[in-house]
Amino acid sequence: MLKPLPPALTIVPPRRPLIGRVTPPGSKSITNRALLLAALADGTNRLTGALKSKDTVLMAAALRQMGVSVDEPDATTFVVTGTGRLAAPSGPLFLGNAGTATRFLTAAVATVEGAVIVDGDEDMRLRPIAPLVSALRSLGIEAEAPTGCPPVTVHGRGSFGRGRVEIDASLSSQYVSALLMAAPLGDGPIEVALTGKDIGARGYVDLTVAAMTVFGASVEQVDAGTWRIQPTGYRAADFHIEPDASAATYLWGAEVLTGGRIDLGVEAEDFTQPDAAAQAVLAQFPNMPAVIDGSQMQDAVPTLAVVAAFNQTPVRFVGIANLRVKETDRIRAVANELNRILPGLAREEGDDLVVASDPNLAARARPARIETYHDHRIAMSFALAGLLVEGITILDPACTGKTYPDYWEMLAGLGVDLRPA
Ligand SMILES: O=C(O)C1=C[C@@H](OP(=O)(O)O)[C@@H](O)[C@H](O)C1
Ligand SMILES: C=C(OP(=O)(O)O)C(=O)O
Repeated sequence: MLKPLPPALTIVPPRRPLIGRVTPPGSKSITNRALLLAALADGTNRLTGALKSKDTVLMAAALRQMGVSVDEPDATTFVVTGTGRLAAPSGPLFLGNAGTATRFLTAAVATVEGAVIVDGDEDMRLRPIAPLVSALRSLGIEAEAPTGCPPVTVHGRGSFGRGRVEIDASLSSQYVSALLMAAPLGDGPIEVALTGKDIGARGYVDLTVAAMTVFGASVEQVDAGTWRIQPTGYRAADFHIEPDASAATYLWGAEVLTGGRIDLGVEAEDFTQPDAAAQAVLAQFPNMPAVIDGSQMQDAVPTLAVVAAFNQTPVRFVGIANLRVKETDRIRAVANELNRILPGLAREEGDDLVVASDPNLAARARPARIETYHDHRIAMSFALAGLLVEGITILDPACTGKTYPDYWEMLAGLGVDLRPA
């Protein structure tokens, strides 16, 4: 009923608890790992429970460009058939602003014979990839990204090499996941070792290792920062993908803000994705902690910050520096838009975000047109403010299509009145 989505949507506060059953879409992180690993396996793989959204559709399209067959028998299934090798594409791979697809493929295309250009949209072209390019070069793979961001040209030579590769992943754990997933296509064992500061969201590397294992890889964790991978290639597998934990945070947020009960069909502790940890923090609302370390649940920080605006006491978010290199600078975006709702509600302190919090916010806030900066998470998290505050309008609501195309239908299904604005 809401499709096509209007340029802006106003949320009418429901003034009652939201109660219902909602199955979040499949995990973006796991879907894009599974698509790649299936494409690198020799045979047919059935991926069920998958996410179909902009980020995964772009990954699937790029794999098709490299000779992989990707069928879509229904709304949540991909059937992927490959030969164990990616073929050289006839043109650049365009990956929009999908960090997973861009980073994972930058490493994987080194196994192609020939030059491959990995590119994205204007926002992706601002997201750093130089550390991953340097790591590829240290394996003897010619690659360049003149601006330090996409486009990247990788001169694939049919194998991922061998030996030790070091990576500074303080800006993105996706660099580590990218190297790990390409490593079984080496011509000898490969050791991936972290340098620099520890990485945020280690849980994403665990997700990578778990998915690789499903597709037959041998990954040994040598120590906290080193993994050894054998040159086994991948074997085809069927894989069921769990719901998206970052998507679940909006439902948990809606629940605590309205005092409702939304059954996701899965408990927070049953997720393997790092953002599921946000549920325990949200459950403390309206007494959320004074300091929240967002480093291990980064994509949940916009959700937590919007909910924190209604908390009894202020909340400081720490460990979130790399939110500045996500779809947009999320520290700035969240601060700007909270201040649009009530001046002084949030401020940046270095790379911390401090949310002043106001338990009477619903009464004091002003109508606000929320800028979303092409960032699905800014749109989805600020929609939560609209559940309590009169006059919240979300600009470019279609940007949720990156990971949650049915977000607005889901809210409408819970009885929330959404009006084109
Ligand atoms: O590996 C993954 O699936 C992801 C890792 C995180 O990014 P960084 O590793 O860039 O922090 C997260 O923000 C992103 O949405 C998904
Ligand atoms: C940071 C995100 O995505 P990605 O890095 O995969 O583009 C996200 O989904 O919040």
